[in-house]
Amino acid sequence: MTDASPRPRASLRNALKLLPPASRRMLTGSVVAGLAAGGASAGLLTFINAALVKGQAANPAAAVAGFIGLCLLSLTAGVASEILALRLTQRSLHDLRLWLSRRILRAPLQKLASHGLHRLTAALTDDVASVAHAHQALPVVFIEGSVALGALIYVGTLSGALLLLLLFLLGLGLGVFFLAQRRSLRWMRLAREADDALFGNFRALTEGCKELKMDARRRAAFLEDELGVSADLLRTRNTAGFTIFILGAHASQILIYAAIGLVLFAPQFLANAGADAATGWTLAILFIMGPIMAIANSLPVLGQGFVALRNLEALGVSLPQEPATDAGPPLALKRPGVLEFAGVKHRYRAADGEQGFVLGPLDVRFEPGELVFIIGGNGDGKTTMALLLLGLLYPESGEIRLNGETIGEDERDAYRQNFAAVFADAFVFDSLLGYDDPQSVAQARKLIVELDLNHKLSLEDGRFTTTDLSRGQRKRLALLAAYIEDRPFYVFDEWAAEQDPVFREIFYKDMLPRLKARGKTIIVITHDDRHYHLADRLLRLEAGKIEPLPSSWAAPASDDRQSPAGTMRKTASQTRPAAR
Ligand SMILES: Nc1ncnc2c1ncn2[C@@H]1O[C@H](COP(=O)(O)OP(=O)(O)OP(=O)(O)O)[C@@H](O)[C@H]1O
Repeated sequence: MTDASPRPRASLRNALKLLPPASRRMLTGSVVAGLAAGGASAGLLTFINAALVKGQAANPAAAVAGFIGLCLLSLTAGVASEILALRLTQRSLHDLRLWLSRRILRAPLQKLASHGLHRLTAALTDDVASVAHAHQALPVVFIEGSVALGALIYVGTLSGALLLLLLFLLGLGLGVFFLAQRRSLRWMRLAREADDALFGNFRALTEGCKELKMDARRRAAFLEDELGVSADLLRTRNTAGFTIFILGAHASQILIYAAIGLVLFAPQFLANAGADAATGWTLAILFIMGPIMAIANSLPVLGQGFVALRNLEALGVSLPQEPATDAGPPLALKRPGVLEFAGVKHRYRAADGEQGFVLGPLDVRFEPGELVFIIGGNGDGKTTMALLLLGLLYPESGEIRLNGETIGEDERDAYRQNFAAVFADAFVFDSLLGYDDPQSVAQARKLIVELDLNHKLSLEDGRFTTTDLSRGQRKRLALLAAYIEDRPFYVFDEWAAEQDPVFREIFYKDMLPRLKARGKTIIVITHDDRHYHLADRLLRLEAGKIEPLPSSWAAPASDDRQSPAGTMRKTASQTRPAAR
C-alpha cells in the first residue's frame, strides 16, 4: 500500500482550528477585554474634551465618578487583556509543540524521512515561537484598534466632514499597507524556506562537528558555501520582508502628519467645522497617534506568525496519521504467533526520480519461538526487511500476517506492540519511560550488572545516572530496555557489531538463548559468521531477494540441514521454545 496523503489546504481559518477550545476562549477573552479597554480609552477622550470645552460639569460628583470608572475600566480591561494574551502565548507554545509532536509520532516513518528531520525541528522551534509571538501581538491590535475606532467615532460627533477627511487619510494609509503586506508575506515565506535549509545545516554542524573540526578546508567550505549561504538568504529575505512591512505599516503615519498639518496650516478649515472642532481634532489626533504606531509595530510580528501558522498547519496536515493504540492493543500477543510475509515488496523512491532500491517480493514464515539470523552484504536490504517486519515501513504490495490475520493500516500500531527492537543506530532514553514498575526496575538493575554497565551507570529514581556511553555500551543499554519490554518478538539489527568478543559471546550464547527459553521469536541481523551455527535458520538476502545459501556453506553442526529457499534449518525439536 502507498502512503500518499492529500495536499494540505493552508488557510487562516484552518490554522486557527489548531488552537484547542481553551486557547480559543482565551483568545476571545483577550480580544473582548482589549476592545473594552480601547472603548474606555476612547470614552475618556470624549470625556476630557467635553471637560476642556464646556468647563465645570453640571454634576461634578457624577463627572468624577464617570472619569474614575472609565480610568478603572481602561486599566483593568487592558491588564486583563494582556495577561490573557500572555497566558495564551504560553499555552499555545505548549499546545502547538505537543500537537505537532503527537502528529510526528503518529506519522509513517517514511513520510517523516521524506519531510526531512531538520524541517520538523525548524517547525517545532521557530514556527511555534513565531505563532506564540503573534498571539501576544494580537490583543495589542485589538486594544489599540478600538482606541483608534473610538477616536474616529468621536471625530464623527464633532463634524461629518472631518470624519470623512480622517477616513480618507486612513484609507490611503491602509491601501498602501495592504499593497505592501502582499509583497512582504511573499518574502517572509521565502525566508521560511531558507530557515529550513539553515536548520539542515545546523544538523550537519552538530552531527558532523568532529569531521568539520578535523579539516580546515572542509570547515571553511561548509561555513561559506553551505551554512553561510542559507544564513545569508534568511537574513536578506527577512530584512526585505520586514522592511516592506514597516514601510507599509508606517504609511498610516501620513494620516497623522496630514492631520497635524491641518491644525498648523488650515486652522480656518477647522474653525468652519464647529467651535469644539479644533480642540477635539487635536485631542483625537494625539489619541490616535499612539495606537496607530503600536499597530504598525505589531503587524510584522503578526505577518510572520501567520506565515509560521500556515507552515505548521501545512506540515501537520501533510503528515498522514496512523490510528494509535495508547492502551490495550487488541492485537498484542502474550506469546509469539506465526508471522508471515506473503509477496511483500517495498520500493524506496530515489531522490532524482530514478528507480530506488526494491526489496522483494518476499515470501517468508517465522515460526513461534524461532531464532532466525538474516544475513547478506551491505545494502542488500536486511534493515529494510527488519523495518517491514516491525511495521515501521509499509509493503507496497503483498501482505504481512500475524497468526493468519492480515495487518492493515488500522492494526499497524497494535501490531508493532508485539515487538521489541534494538536498531543499528540505537537511541537510548535516560529513563525507563513507562517501565518504572518495581518488577521492571528490579530486572533493569539486574541486567545493568549482567551487561557490565554497573561501573558506568546506575538506576536512580527511575533514571539512568548517565547516557554518555560508548557505542557498545549504548547498545547494551538499548538491549536492557528491549529485554524488559518483554514482547513476543525480538529484532536485533547488528547488535553485536560494536561489542568486544566477550559481549558478543554473552549476546549469542547467553542473551539469545535466554530470550529463546522465554519462548520469544528472535530475528537477528548479523555479519558474525562465527555464530551463524547458533541460529535455527539462516535467511540470506542479496540485492533485495532471498537467495539460497552458497553450497560451500555446509551446515555447521551435524544436526543442521539445508532448507530449499535460501535458508538453513535445524530440526524441529531444536526450534521448539522451552517453557518460560
Ligand atoms: N530511506 C531510504 N531511501 C532510499 N533508499 C534507501 C533508504 N534506506 C535505505 N535505502 C537503500 O536501500 C538499500 C538497502 O538498505 P538496507 O539498509 O536495508 O541494507 P542493509 O542490508 O541493512 O545494509 P547494511 O548491511 O549496510 O546495514 C540500500 O541500497 C540503501 O541505499
